[in-house]
Amino acid sequence: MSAQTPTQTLARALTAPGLRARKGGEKIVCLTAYTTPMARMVDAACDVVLVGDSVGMVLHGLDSTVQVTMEMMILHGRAVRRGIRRALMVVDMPFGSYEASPERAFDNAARLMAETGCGAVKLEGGESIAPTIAFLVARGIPVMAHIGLTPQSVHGFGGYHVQGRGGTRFQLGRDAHAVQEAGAFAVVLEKVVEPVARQITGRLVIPTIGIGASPACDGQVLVLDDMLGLFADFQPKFVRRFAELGTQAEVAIAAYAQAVRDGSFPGPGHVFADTP
Ligand SMILES: Nc1nc(=O)c2c([nH]1)NC[C@@H]1CN(c3ccc(C(=O)N[C@@H](CCC(=O)O)C(=O)O)cc3)CN21
Ligand SMILES: CC(C)C(=O)C(=O)O
Ligand SMILES: [Mg+2]
Repeated sequence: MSAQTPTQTLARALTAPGLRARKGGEKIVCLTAYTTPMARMVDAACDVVLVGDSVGMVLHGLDSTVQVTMEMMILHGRAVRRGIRRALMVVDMPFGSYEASPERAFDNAARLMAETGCGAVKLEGGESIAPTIAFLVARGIPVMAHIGLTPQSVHGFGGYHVQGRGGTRFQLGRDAHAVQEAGAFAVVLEKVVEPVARQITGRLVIPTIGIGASPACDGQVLVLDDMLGLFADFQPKFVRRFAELGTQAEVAIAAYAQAVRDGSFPGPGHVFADTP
């Protein structure tokens, strides 16, 4: 890998205002990444790299995102930053880091931006968190909103259920408009029924980024490990596996174990003689 000059490192082709301007145009493509090598691969093909708090479930074995900490987001954020040249990097604010007050939210969002070098933060919630979004935006922090199924509220929801059925569609509409009015540059719609996702996308002036929210959205996001077939604990219905890397890894690991046990690895080509 060639060293990057400081200027190249700072140059960011994609910005929050730039993505906002894509409303209704070219699809916004987003995937998560938690490490430098994964970030490099996502950066090469996508517009947005999301350091999702899903990292807690995918890489750390936690059973929800509720236990994810600022320290985890910063550590993974710093790793991801080193792999990005062009994409917009967005870091999830973890549960407990932004709900208590706009001031607390600002301190933590500023810390995420300063310590990871991300270009925006994402936080979960609609109408109720909109004043906090406005507080951050007014102070120079681009915010991606996230409504519908908000996994940090899994204990309040009682599960990862589909959102927007029946009368709840009206609250979802209010949430969408509230985060837009608060100044969010885009909004993630998670596991929202198709007609509601379509209607919200049609009414908002900011892009919607769907995950389980139909192709009507202005963009799409998935957890990278899900679409690569690397995450096996559960699979939401909205995931398409574009590869089966987990199966390939299992096969490779079993082959390695067998080769070590039967003496065929290391072979002649992996051995060092005492003279060069
Ligand atoms: N690997 C991974 N992928 C994700 O999309 C993801 C995470 N982790 N962690 C954080 C949240 C949690 N999310 C989830 C988690 C579970 C379901 C899920 O199991 N859905 C089931 C039905 C569950 C129910 O109705 O109670 C489904 O079939 O879609 C969906 C989204 C999305 N996020
Ligand atoms: C699934 C996306 C939207 C997310 O919030 C995450 O990865 O944490
Ligand atoms: Mg998240």
